[in-house]
Parts: sequence; C-alpha cells; structure tokens
Amino acid sequence: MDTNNFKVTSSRYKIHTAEEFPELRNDLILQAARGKKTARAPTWIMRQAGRYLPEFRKLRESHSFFEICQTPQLACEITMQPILRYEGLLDASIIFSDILVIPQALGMEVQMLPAQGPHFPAPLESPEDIGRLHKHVDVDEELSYVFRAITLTRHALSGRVPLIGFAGAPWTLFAYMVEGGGSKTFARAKRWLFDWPEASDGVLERITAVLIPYLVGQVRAGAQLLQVFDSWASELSHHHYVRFALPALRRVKEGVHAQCNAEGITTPPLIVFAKNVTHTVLPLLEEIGFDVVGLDWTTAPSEVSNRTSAVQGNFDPSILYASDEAIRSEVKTVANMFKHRNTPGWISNLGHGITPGVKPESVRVFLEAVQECSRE
Ligand SMILES: Cc1c2[nH]c(c1CCC(=O)O)Cc1[nH]c(c(CCC(=O)O)c1C)Cc1[nH]c(c(CCC(=O)O)c1C)Cc1[nH]c(c(C)c1CCC(=O)O)C2
Repeated sequence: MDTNNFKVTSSRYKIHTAEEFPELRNDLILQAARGKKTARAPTWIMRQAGRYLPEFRKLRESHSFFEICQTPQLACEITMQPILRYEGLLDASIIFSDILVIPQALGMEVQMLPAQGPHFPAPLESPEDIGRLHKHVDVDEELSYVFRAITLTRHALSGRVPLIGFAGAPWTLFAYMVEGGGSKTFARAKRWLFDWPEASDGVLERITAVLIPYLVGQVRAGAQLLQVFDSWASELSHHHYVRFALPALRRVKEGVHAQCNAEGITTPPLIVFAKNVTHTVLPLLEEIGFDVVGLDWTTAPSEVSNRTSAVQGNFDPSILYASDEAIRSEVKTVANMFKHRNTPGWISNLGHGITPGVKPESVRVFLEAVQECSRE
C-alpha cells in the first residue's frame, strides 16, 4: 500500500495453520457465524475479561493497561480468566487488547487514565498534524505483540473454544484520534468532516491501510473469527455515515478478503458491531457483506435480514445488575424474540461491553440461563 507517501508493510508473521493448534472441541460459534442453525445459541460477552473480575483487578494492580496488551503472556493470562472461571459456559474467547493499538502503531501516544478511559495527549487538531503520523508503518514490527498473544492463547485454550481477533472501525478510530478521547458531542471529529473532507478521507485511508494487514495478521497468528467495532457509528448524520464511515468499513471487509485470498488462507467469519445504528443504516451495513451483524439492545433482532448469516446480541448489559430471577426471566423474553429472527444463526452476547460493577456470580446465572433458554 503506498498512498501520498504513506507506506504499510506486513506479511512476515508466520501463518499458523489449524493443524499446529490443539483440536477444536466446541465450534458452535463458527457454525452460527457461517449461517447454520445451532442446537443452542453460542455465547460470549464483550469485555468478558475486564474489571468486573477480581482476578483481572488483581493483575491490574501490578501492571498498566497497555503493558498487559503489549506482553503476550499477560494478555493470554487475562484472555483465559473468564474461560477458566466459566468453564463450559462461554463458547468463544476474545484476545485481550484494545482498539487503540492502531493509533499507537500510527505514531500517536495513548494513555489509559484511571476512571477516565483513553487519553491522547496530542490529538490531531488540524490537517497539518497528519504530518505527525508515521510515514511508514511496519505492522509486524509495531503490532506483533498482538499476534504473539493470539498464537500463545490458541495453545492455552487447548481447543476449548474459538479465539476472536478484533479491531476498531475506521470512523471510530478517526474519532478517537481527533477528539483525543471519548466525547459527548464529537464536535472536533465532525468539524474535520465538515471543514476538511479530503484530509478526513486521507486519515481514514491511512487507518484502513493499517487495519487490513493487522486483521489478516491476527488470522495468520490463529484468530478464528474477527470482530470490527464501530462504537461511534450512531454519532454521524446519515449522509456522513454513508459518505465517510461506510466506504472505509467496506474497504476493510473487502481488503481482508482479498489479502486472505492472496495468501491462500481462508477468511474467517467477520462480525461487525455498529452501536446504536438506525434501521436506515442497518441495511447499508448488511449490504457490505459481514457474516455477522452485532446489535446493541435498542434494536429488535428481526431488523437484521436473511442476507446476513447470523445476528449477534443483544441483551441490555444492565440486566446483570438485576436479581437472579429477573435475569432468568429477561433471558427467556429476549431468547423468545430471537426465535423470530430472519438469520439462520444467533450468537448470544450483550448489546455492549459488560460494566465494572457487575457481580461475577450474576454473569454465571446469565450464561446458564442463555444455555437453557436458547435451545431451539
Ligand atoms: C471503544 C473501545 C475501546 N476499546 C474497545 C472498544 C470497542 C468496544 C466498545 O465500544 O466498548 C474494545 C476492547 N477493549 C477491551 C477489549 C478486550 C476484549 C474483551 O474482553 O472484550 C476490547 C474488545 C479491553 C479493555 N479496554 C479498556 C478496559 C478497562 C481498562 C482498565 O483496566 O482500566 C478493558 C478491560 C479501556 C478502554 N478502551 C477503550 C475505552 C473507551 C476504554 C475505557 C472504558 C472503560 O473504562 O470501561 C476504547
């Protein structure tokens, strides 16, 4: 890839084939993602390895967030925490990392501030700042710690469940790089789109050019599904989502397919999670051709059409604060709604990440209820 003096190189991380890893014993999520009706819904939880787990908080006492991300042994240990705690109840693992490793690879500093979340000391304020981004990104050099964590975790999983790799969508990463953190209005990021549309395209293009080899690198390393998070999808006006965010997302999906084909590796199922998208954006998203569309809790599962293999979601994360009886009753209600979906597959998940105050025992009640209520 070489656009406007911007160069991305990759492809040195070895291809790890299925034969090198312990044999997979539970492939329910792969079946559902490929459009098969499964006997029950496979389940995982966004942020399943996170602060609600005492074993996670314990490890965080002695290591910073990005130190964990950058140390394959630690990232592997944390990825395994929910799998070991809820043995037999989770049907997928997701590699412990963050979407903000891409801005880091592009040369930006990112800090994780306690109680505040991500912070960029020097965000992109105007198009001149594009010059601060690396002109050449060697994906293997910058991000091989993620690839090594994935390979290590595939061994540690011993075939229990598949491993999901992930990345942020171009628009969501662009918004972080310009805002310098979370935002209520996204005024700075939107100002770029209004005032500097071409420069915005340029930044989206650079992000996309790194995302493609990064996702394919995760597959080479052993990731069995990939999820793309467009967490700020709902912040844009419809026409701006269509003008800026969707084309970049399409390039990611098509680029991953093309690069996997070129390397002779099978493209794994691709999941897109676009939070809070409206019924007008959803069909456009589906048209891109992701295998699985993830929904937040505000959208009915029946909104996803049968051209998508599986719908993922979409329990309100707050149900985990309710009583055990209320959790069981809500799981039953939502599982019944999924019986009226249009897609063959259903992958159960929350509609967004699990929050730090949840009791780990409530998660067990939730997971057991899903196993029981999602039987078809
Ligand atoms: C927007 C976004 C980010 N990161 C991510 C997204 C997309 C999903 C979403 O919409 O939530 C993705 C992400 N972040 C994390 C994972 C790990 C895998 C998993 O278990 O799901 C994944 C998939 C770990 C994490 N990423 C983060 C934590 C908590 C950090 C800590 O230990 O202090 C974890 C476990 C930090 C993080 N990282 C990010 C934010 C906004 C925060 C702070 C949020 C908070 O405070 O809860 C950026």
